Amino acid sequence: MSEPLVVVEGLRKTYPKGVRALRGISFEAHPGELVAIRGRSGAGKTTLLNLVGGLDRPDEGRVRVAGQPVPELPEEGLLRLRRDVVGFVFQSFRLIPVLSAAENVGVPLLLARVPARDREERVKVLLSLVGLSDQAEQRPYELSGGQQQRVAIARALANRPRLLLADEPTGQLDSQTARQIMELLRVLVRGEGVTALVATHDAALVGLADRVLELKDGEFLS
Ligand SMILES: Nc1ncnc2c1ncn2[C@@H]1O[C@H](COP(=O)(O)OP(=O)(O)OP(=O)(O)O)[C@@H](O)[C@H]1O
Repeated sequence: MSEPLVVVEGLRKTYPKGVRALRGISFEAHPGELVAIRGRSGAGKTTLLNLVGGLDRPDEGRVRVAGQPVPELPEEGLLRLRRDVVGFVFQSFRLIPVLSAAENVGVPLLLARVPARDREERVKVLLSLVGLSDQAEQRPYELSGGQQQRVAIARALANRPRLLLADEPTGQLDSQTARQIMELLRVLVRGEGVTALVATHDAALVGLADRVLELKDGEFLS
């Protein structure tokens, strides 16, 4: 089997006021694998994704992403990890309202200083990948929730990340649209060979995952 892209060992995180959000989490995820992290509200899903993506630091434990020791990276290394290795998708889409769909998808490419011609080409491919070629010029408010999330997914994939972290990506969508978005993620993960960790509490959606990790009160149920 291939080398794991994500290795997590003994991860612990306690917030101020003593909330023990993670109590010793360990797992691995391989290239091309879609892993669902299922658990109720407050189970620790967001905390886990934040620690894997370098948005926050654990109290204890190891996280390696593409061979990099995430908690030990200096701020600059974390910036590079988030820019070059990880793509994020959030429940609330987090698109920039004044930019068109195409411009939103192009933001990470701008930040990575990709030349304009290459940027335009990559944006075109990405919008077509998520089925939004005809909506390139529309602003987020002119798009449905499902379309906005497609734009956000295209943006997350812009820099060809090796790891996609999606936190409740279907939480604001009706069940049919949610299923379409999960199916899209499924296809993209396989097609692009990325690893995806998808936090969800939607039982119907986890059927599309290669593996399901059940999180309860900061621990995995085995
Ligand atoms: N910044 C914070 N400060 C204090 N406590 C926090 C903070 N963030 C999360 N928590 C607490 O940590 C626990 C785990 O939260 P987390 O957001 O990781 O869970 P979750 O499974 O993602 O929940 P949800 O589905 O509601 O987003 C919860 O009890 C939450 O209240």
